[in-house]
Amino acid sequence: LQCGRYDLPLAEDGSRPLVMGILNVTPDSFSDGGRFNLLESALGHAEQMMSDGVDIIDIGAESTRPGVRALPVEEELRRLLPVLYALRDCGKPLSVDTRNPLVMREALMAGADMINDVNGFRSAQAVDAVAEADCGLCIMHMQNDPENMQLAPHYDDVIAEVSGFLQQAVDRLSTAGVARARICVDPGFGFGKNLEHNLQLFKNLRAMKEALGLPMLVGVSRKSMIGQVTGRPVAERMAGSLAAALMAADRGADIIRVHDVAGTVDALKIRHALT
Ligand SMILES: Nc1nc2[nH]c(S[C@@H](C(=O)O)c3ccccc3)nc2c(=O)[nH]1
Repeated sequence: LQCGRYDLPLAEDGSRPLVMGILNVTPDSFSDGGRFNLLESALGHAEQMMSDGVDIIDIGAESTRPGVRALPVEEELRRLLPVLYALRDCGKPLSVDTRNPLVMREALMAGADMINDVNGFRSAQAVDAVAEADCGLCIMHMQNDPENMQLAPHYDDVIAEVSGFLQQAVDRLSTAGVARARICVDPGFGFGKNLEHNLQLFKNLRAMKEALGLPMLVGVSRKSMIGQVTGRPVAERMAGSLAAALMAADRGADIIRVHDVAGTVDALKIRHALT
């Protein structure tokens, strides 16, 4: 996957997925208890992830918690840019998790290698922001917006509708001149989906990946679907998340987005040794 200065090795058969570590620089990110809202703690977390074997670091300053209004762009930039500048030569590709086209442009100027748009590049300004760059892109499906997506998610055919959206987004980016080698896709677990939808999407990951013919990024770490199945609160969802990471790898996931880097790296090493 071409990500700016980096060309990430994706195992053709998805046999060894890359581990994307989540770096929340948000005071209210539900799973970090907001402890990473300071630059130095964010850098400490990034350093820990790098020594744990992370492949990509995903930096997000806006919490997309259901029901939360969008963050003012100045605030998002104030949180994001210092971390980006401090990590730009860390030796690992940096992904930025943002929906805002202006933030995308600033992040790319500050050295971001990948743009992770949970809005799936639905805005033309977002497409424009990345069209002339050489950064990697993750197109994620979200039904509606964070403010309302979990009120009453409904699909006639969740697999077809999510895949259809991703295909259309890829087509729009291709039309804008974005090379396919820069693109990966993501069903967006928990973004306008109920448990049934999430489970169905997970079980169909390989079919969707093959239909779209693109690398697949999967993010289920500590999410409510893990909590609903295990009955565990956020802080106790690591075991469930590791299990889901292994299952995603078995279904050909190319990149797995996680909070628990060390645990996921170990679990994937064991999977590889035992396959
Ligand atoms: N590509 C891609 N980007 C992502 N960003 C996120 S934020 C999410 C979380 O639980 O991390 C979240 C949701 C709500 C509040 C806080 C955090 N999830 C994904 C994903 O599944 N795929």
